[in-house]
Amino acid sequence: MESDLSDLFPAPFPDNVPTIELPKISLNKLLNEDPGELEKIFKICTRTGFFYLNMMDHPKGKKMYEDACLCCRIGMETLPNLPMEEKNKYPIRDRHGVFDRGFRCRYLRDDGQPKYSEFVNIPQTELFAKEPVDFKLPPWLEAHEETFKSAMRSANVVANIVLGALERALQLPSGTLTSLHRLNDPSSDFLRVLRYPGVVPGQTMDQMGFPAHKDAVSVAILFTWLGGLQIPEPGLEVTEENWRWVKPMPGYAILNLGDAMEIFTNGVLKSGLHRVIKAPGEQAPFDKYSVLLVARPADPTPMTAFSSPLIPALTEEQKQAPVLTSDRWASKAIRSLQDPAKAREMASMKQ
Ligand SMILES: O=C(O)CCC(=O)C(=O)O
Ligand SMILES: [Fe+2]
Repeated sequence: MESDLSDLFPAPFPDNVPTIELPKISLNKLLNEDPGELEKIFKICTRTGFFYLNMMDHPKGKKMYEDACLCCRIGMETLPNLPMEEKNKYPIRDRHGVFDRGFRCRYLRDDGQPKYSEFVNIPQTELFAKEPVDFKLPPWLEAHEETFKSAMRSANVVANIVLGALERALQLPSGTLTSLHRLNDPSSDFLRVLRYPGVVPGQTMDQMGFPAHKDAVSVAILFTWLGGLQIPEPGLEVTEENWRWVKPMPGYAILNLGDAMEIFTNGVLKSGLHRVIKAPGEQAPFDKYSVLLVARPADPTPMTAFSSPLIPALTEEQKQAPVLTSDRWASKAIRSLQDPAKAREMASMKQ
């Protein structure tokens, strides 16, 4: 890689923790519609729904990786340095539960730092609206609007390449999935910068950064530089000893499918369960940052399965369930994640 990334990788990932070898996909091959690569994505998405995407083998990928590094540095310069009071002035959306806009930190330590994590969401819909909208980024992010937009444009291209590959593999008419994920259509897509404060020497701290969950999205594209992200070993019960580290790799994004894809395919494609804990080994004292970009179906999309020879028909019971639009579904899904009973269920489910 040409640019200096040493500020993003302050300490090495340890080699004595159990990691999972995620498959690697080439962005270059995807953009060239390489049949083998498209087939590979489909297989992965019917299993764990998680893979590494090589951003360095295509100029578009390099640009996106550079933008993600810039977004991370914006987080490094602002989040630890601004008072909570200032950050909290950037409000979350009224529509309860959909964290696609605003700053959020739920729990604080005695020293005023976030206990687990803090994150700031940049909404795609407002930044790309065709008509003028009543929205402004807060003063501390205003100067970075173009960087956020550039990363979001790239993320939309990458997400649609993956969705295009999946719709073909599922024998769905062209555009079935991609037409639901246009850059300018109202949706709850966002760019999120997360900060997980490092462990302070001598202080005991809760290990958890972000409890076990699946994303209420179609596709999630994650850039992260320190360890912390974990997924369960496929096929095993989700118990404490079966969680595996996902090692961040320079030049790669980590992609996963979310719940929307399980719904559209009636379970053929899998939404990946994951969690974030404190960075391992020598990385633990450093603040961990992530840059997450997600694609969700456009707001009015009915959240139900498509028909295809490869998608099982809905059962009678499934047919009785009310079909929500994407915006209401996302709001409900995220609200339920905050329900302790749901959280317990997630922490002990079989992947
Ligand atoms: O920071 C990470 O590694 C993942 C964050 C995440 O899972 C989320 O925001 O949904
Ligand atoms: Fe997540």
